[in-house]
Amino acid sequence: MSVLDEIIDGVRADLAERQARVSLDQLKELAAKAPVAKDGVTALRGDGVRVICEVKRSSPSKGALAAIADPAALALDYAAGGAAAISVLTEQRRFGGSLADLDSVRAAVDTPLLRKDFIVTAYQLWEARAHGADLALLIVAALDQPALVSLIERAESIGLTPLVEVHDEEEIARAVDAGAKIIGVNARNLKTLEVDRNTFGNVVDSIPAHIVKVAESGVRGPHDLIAYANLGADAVLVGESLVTGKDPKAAVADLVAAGAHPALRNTGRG
Ligand SMILES: O=P(O)(O)OC[C@@H](O)[C@@H](O)c1c[nH]c2ccccc12
Repeated sequence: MSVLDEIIDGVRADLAERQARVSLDQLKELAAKAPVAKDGVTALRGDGVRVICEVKRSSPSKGALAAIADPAALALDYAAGGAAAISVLTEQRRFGGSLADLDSVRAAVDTPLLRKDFIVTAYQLWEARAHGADLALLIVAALDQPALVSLIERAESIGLTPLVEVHDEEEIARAVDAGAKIIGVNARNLKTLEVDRNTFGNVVDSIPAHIVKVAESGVRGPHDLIAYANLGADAVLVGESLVTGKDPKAAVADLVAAGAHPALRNTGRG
């Protein structure tokens, strides 16, 4: 069984508990009261490279990364540094996140929010919207094609922008067929947890020009962002280097400044 399969087993068990406590109708009522969702494509595509900053306590590969006693304070630093969006990990067992983190961050900032989890049912999309998310991650490797297609449609129908995560060209083809408008290429293989920073460059040419391209994982600083920018990334998704650094606000500002540099190849095409 791969790490991804193990994570999803845990996610399904936790999901069953929440479903027993909170009905879909209750979620729909909460979603109706949530702030109107912001469009994820607009947030992530523009001049230069946008920076998505992640609230991440732990990871299956590294274990505990940062305590993050106050996710709202971290999110305020991210926003002040110029984050285009904030990713909040809500998976509990391996990443130490929760929907309560999403609530805290939503209450603190107006920045577009991504619910980062292992989404396998529409119930989780309603949760995302009920807790104020604007975007939701859908991982191609975790879903069969009919499920991917229906979750993309459902996300959009309730106002969420799906960020569709891939790791190779076959998954890109599935994401494109399913109608993804934003594709995230994860440098980390979720089945082995290995990071290969060449992944984005190896596969980016098979992503059609009209699709927003996000380079995910392993960004250590401006140098990595510039490399991804020159390969055509519209945005980067950064977690570990921000939560383990001393000054997240300054680190985000440095990334944002590097992403805004006019010499970059990506000048907001498409
Ligand atoms: O901490 P990093 O290497 O900067 O990576 C952030 C983000 O890309 C990573 O957390 C991630 C990408 N895709 C995921 C899917 C599930 C959980 C986590 C992730």
